Amino acid sequence: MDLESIPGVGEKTARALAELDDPERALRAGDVAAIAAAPGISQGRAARIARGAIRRDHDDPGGFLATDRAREIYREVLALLEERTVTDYAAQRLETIYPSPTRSRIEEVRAFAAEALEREPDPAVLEALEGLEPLREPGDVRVRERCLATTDAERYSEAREAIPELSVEVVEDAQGLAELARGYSTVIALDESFAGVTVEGDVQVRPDALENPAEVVPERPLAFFARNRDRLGAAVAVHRAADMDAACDLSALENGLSRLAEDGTVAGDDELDRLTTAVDDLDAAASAAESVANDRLREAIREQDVTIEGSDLLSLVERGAGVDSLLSRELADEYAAAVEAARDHLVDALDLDQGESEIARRAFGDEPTFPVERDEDAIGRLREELTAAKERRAGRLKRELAADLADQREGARQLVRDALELDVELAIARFARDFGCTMPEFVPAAEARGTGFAIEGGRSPLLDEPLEAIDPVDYAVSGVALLSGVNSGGKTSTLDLVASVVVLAHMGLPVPAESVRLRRFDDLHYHAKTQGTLDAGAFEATVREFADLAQGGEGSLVLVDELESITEPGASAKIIAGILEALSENGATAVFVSHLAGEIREMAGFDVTVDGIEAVGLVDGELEVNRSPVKDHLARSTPELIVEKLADEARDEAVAANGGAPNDGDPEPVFYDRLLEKFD
Ligand SMILES: Nc1ncnc2c1ncn2[C@@H]1O[C@H](COP(=O)(O)OP(=O)(O)OP(=O)(O)O)[C@@H](O)[C@H]1O
Repeated sequence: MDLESIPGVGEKTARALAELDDPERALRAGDVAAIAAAPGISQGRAARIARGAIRRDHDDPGGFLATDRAREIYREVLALLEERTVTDYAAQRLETIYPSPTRSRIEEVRAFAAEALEREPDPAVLEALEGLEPLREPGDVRVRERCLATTDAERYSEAREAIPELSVEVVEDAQGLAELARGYSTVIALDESFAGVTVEGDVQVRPDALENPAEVVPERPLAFFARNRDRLGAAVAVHRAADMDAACDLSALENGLSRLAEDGTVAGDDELDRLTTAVDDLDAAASAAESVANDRLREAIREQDVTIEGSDLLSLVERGAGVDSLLSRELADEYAAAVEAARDHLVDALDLDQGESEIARRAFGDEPTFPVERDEDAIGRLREELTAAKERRAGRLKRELAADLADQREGARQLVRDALELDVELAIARFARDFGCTMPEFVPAAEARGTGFAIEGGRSPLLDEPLEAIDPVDYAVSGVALLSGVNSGGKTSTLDLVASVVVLAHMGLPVPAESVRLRRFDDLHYHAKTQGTLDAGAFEATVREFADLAQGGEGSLVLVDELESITEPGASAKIIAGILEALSENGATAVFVSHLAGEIREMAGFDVTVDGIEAVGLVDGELEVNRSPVKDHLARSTPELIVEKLADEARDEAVAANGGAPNDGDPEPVFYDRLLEKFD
């Protein structure tokens, strides 16, 4: 794959990406975490690179979000989706889903989203996801008790390259091997020529060692599982909780992991534990055994009346004999019993097997001495024997476990990926539930011209209200429309709703409405309300911007909120009318929210649709609003409604004052009626 062909990826970034294990997979899967593992690539940049790769694969020209407000809407709906993820991975992965004008890309995400909507966001699954994280690569492994040996300089370099976990030593001959065997628990000779040589210690001749590194250093495959033990365990838990099809045998993986300690050693083997404890406790047990013998002997001596004939005493003294001889002569049985107790103690305390016991027993000789002392040579031999047995067993167990787990490695990787991906799917499922979403329907390309959007029962996800408090909105526009309406009637919220629906639909995701039908747009231009009148410079820049926009093509959706505030009302109406004419001629879809809809309609050189968000009345001084814009209807303004209300009230009062008869001459209702006429 030519990494530099990804938009935004230059030579340096391509080089960094090439260092990844499988850059193509990471890019294809939008695996932001894996991409960010490349040197010097931040999470944000990784998401941009992933989006670039997707754009390249789909021939997507990009630029769907054409204005700041459009980009803001995207970030806001994306944040709502990200809030619903459990893992950081899923949040980053969602960043690769962006609104695209390209059919194949939209279809791709729609297929994924359709599956996501089938998911059940079970609290047990969400809890299991808490412990999940992407896998880590194991750090460097060093094994100190094993080494490789060769006589050949070339093999030496090969070995260092192939098995960096072990030291590689150059030897001259079998003598050299023997020396190495004294320093290492195991020596692996790489040369065929050593076959058949016998040297003391664990020396194995394995000319094929470099081809089977996992057998020589089972620590290597085990390090992957040990480093990721908890993460793999979490992925297993997620699969179980969600009852998902698993990429590997969950019980076998769990079993393997349960035999592995976090430091890569084998756990849960009684014999290995016995040997490890025996090596660790050897010195302490030998001292305790000495004490056992000496205590017994001291006791025996204390209780013994030693009778010795004078001639014997004389001969003992003349021979310079010490108390040892006396012991052997007078307390032979007691001495033997004390030594036997010491030996038994050593064997029992260390839980030694028969062969080991034989060596251990030699630690206390038959020759009487007082105090009784261990024979350091025998203890040394016992230590060597136990250590070698321990290493042999640990090595064998590691090899067995590595062999058991080796086949699980790819499956285990997939297991974690699938579990992480589930989090992405669940976030989409939860978003869809929380905002009452459905999948939108795109009209076929042949029908796109002349079609805009039609939303039924839409609820803007950007409103700061609980779903139940939001009135569903129906709104459909094809071509160009002005949207009028009472203050605070929900005009801006309607534009936000349209923008959110269109952005989510082009992301390939479900939209917050009962049903939505729309065409595929090339870009979205959303201009938020300008705060206050612009000065001459800013006004000029804005008009320039709209000159560009007026060139906007047939596939554009243009949403503009109260553009009139940029300058004085009369001029605004003229400018807006001009923009609308151009957009209409180009075949764009547009909604312009304006309080000057009537004036603009009069200025426009075509019959522009004016829709209206109507107040149905005033209830306790509050406007009651029908949030769904009424098609082809210029909404009455709030002042008009208020004057109407005052007129009604004044008329009622005048009638009451006239004893219930109409009073057409009362000046107050007459004034209000005059005002009302002006609004017509
Ligand atoms: N569909 C809806 N359901 C419930 N409340 C809504 C809805 N739409 C808008 N509102 C409420 O009305 C308030 C005003 O809405 P919005 O700002 O969209 O009105 P507007 O017509 O653009 O106002 P203005 O004329 O002042 O620009 C919102 O903050 C929200 O609380």
